Amino acid sequence: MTTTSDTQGLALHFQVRRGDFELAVDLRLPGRGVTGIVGPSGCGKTTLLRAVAGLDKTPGGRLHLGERCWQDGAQFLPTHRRRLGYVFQEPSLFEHLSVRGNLNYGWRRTPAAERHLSQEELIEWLGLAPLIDRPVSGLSGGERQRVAIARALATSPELLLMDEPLAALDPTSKQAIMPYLETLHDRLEIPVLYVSHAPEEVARLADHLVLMERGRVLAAGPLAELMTRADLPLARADDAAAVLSGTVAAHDDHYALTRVALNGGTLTLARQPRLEGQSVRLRVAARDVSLTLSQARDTSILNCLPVQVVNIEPYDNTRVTVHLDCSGQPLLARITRKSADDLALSGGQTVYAQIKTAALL
Ligand SMILES: Nc1ncnc2c1ncn2[C@@H]1O[C@H](COP(=O)(O)OP(=O)(O)OP(=O)(O)O)[C@@H](O)[C@H]1O
Repeated sequence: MTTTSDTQGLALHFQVRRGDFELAVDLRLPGRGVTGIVGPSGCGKTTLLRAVAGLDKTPGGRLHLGERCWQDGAQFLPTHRRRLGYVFQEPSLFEHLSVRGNLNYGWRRTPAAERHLSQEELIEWLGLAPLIDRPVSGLSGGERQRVAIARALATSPELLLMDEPLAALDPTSKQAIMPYLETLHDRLEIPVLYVSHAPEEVARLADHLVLMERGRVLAAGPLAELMTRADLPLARADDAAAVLSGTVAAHDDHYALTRVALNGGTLTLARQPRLEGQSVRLRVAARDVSLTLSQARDTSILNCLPVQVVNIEPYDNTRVTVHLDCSGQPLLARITRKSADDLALSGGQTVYAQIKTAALL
């Protein structure tokens, strides 16, 4: 995650009542990178985004973006004066205009001195060149959403809000749009608040997480930490996973493999279309990690890393989740309670994590 000083970040404080529901949040978020906002349906994610956008009045709320104050006491900047882009689940486009017409709309509304994103950049990042003169009414769902994102960015916002932008897309379109979102993640220098239900989507895109439950913030912090914290629901879920950061070390064209260097060793994956030296993130599901006391040599599993046991948490009657430290990065292993007893696992012990598969994010 990009570190930022407090003066560059987003500071928000809202206490909002909607019928029986109350949202009460007090957060400081990074001034760059993607913050995933996750939590069960009805926990207040959209209410939070709408409060940030100023779409709903939230008396007593406070919102500062870097040095700028959007809301504090009597001061309340209306939505149209907040430099923000908002992308919804269903793209709202000007149906009678072409893709370029939609982009021009945001572009023309922005004074030249405030434009920090060029139209050419947006067209390139979102792959819009082949569509640029087409009317948006004829585009597919994924294409329309790419246009909606580009249009939201065409005003050169200082904050981008995305509320389940992929939820209305079919699985194939979701996969197809992901690389564009990753490009934005790498290029954008503004904070992005990204609401999603899908843990895998968030693991791919977010640097930072806010976990919400019943209108409250359960925890906020770096993604890798929150995904694996024993006291939070993500590490207790059936699909619990860790996110490891590494660098592409080398490709082995003979065996069609790519080696990724981590602090504590190397992971080998199927050949990946990434450049050597490139920073990458890997998602390692807890159920794909097994543990051994010594470094097995007679195994078909390529990936075996020395790790330290941090603690062991019950998962169900049969299994436990072992929290591990992989040279400074958290990793999870879901193994049977019997195996944990047979190996006499205990905190502080050094063991080897055999990783069946790791997915490049
Ligand atoms: N205007 C309103 N009046 C009464 N209740 C409201 C109003 N707006 C939102 N709520 C309630 O506030 C709660 C939070 O809604 P919100 O849409 O923010 O949740 P969410 O986490 O975004 O949910 P989902 O993931 O299903 O989109 C819900 O229980 C909702 O019914």
